Amino acid sequence: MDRAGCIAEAANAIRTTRETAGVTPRPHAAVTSRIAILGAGAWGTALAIQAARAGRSAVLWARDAGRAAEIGALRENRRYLPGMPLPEAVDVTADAAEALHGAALALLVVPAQALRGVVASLPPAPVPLLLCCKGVEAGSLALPLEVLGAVRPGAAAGVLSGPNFAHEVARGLPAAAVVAATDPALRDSAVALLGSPGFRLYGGEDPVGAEVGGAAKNVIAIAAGAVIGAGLGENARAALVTRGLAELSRLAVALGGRAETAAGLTGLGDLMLTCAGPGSRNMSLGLALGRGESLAEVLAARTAVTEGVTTAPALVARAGTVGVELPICAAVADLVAERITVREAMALLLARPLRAE
Ligand SMILES: NC(=O)c1ccc[n+]([C@@H]2O[C@H](COP(=O)([O-])OP(=O)(O)OC[C@H]3O[C@@H](n4cnc5c(N)ncnc54)[C@H](O)[C@@H]3O)[C@@H](O)[C@H]2O)c1
Ligand SMILES: O=P(O)(O)OC[C@H](O)CO
Repeated sequence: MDRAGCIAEAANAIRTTRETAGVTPRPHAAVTSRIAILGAGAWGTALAIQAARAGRSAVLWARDAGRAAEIGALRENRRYLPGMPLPEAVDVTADAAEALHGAALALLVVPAQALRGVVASLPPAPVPLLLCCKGVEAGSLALPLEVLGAVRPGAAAGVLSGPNFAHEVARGLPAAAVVAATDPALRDSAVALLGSPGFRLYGGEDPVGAEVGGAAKNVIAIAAGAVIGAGLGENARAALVTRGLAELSRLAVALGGRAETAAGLTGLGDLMLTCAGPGSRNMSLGLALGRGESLAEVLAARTAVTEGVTTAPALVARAGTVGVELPICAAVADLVAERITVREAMALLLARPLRAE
């Protein structure tokens, strides 16, 4: 079946279920379609659990056969998401072709810097893709959908983004996110396949705005953590987060996105979550840098990805290509490159010329 056929099949299955049940169409009707989740870190594992909760079967792909076997045998991903049992409806494999076979939807849930390699290694399969990473690729300065477009031109794809800590979604705590795609059929089928009452998915028409929000909030969270870690106060954090929101909004618009997306779940919503406290890996890295720890020390002590570190310089460089200045993100890029201290960064930001908000 081709890509359009896959999307149509998912949409038909949903419609048929609703019609036979004699109910008004609802977004969370039961369909036993399969979802492939490519990437077995914290977020991939949480999304596999969510897929099962939404009534789907799920296949979680890990690149390492030993790791896949361990997760499958323990029914738990102890390395990335400990304490969260995998439901029966979740299978685990190290074979991407097996994961994609017959899937109605595939979620790509690897770090932004690994996306290109993973996409290139996938067998051709007519399965719509949702990109779930939040970052900008170093070197190419590409956003995730641009990376996909370069490797698999014409692939049907959208973005899943929003304020979502993996462990909370895995526990079934209430959360909301956005499926942003230009193709309404893909958007609607992805929302229906993955959403549930506790994981409320909104359809979005601005994938660029969603991608910029997801990437930039990781960088701004490092700044927020750094000012708190350095003892510069809550006022400074609020100012940075708000001005950071202005930065991401400007960049989204310059790249073809919409300003209003910045005020939604993928912008302001994710900033509120990620800049709030040490539950965020990016914020906690900022806290440590603010307290005077070195980047190498902090990164050596964690296995999980901290996207803002690689994304900060790439985001600033990408903004430069469209003539947009991102002073806070640039300060973070200098901070993670250890060219500047937190106090020096703050002094530079405060010394910028005053202008209208
Ligand atoms: N953890 C969250 O709460 C959360 C929520 C929303 C979005 N995200 C985003 O999702 C993406 C993944 O985050 P995560 O939390 O799952 O990260 P993680 O560090 O928990 O796991 C990363 C996973 O990617 C795998 N991986 C790394 N390089 C790979 C490669 N070259 N090929 C194949 N697999 C590779 C790792 O083995 C691991 O399984 C990030 O962009 C992150 O910003 C995370
Ligand atoms: O822990 P962080 O900073 O990578 O953030 C995780 C999610 O992106 C929050 O939405």
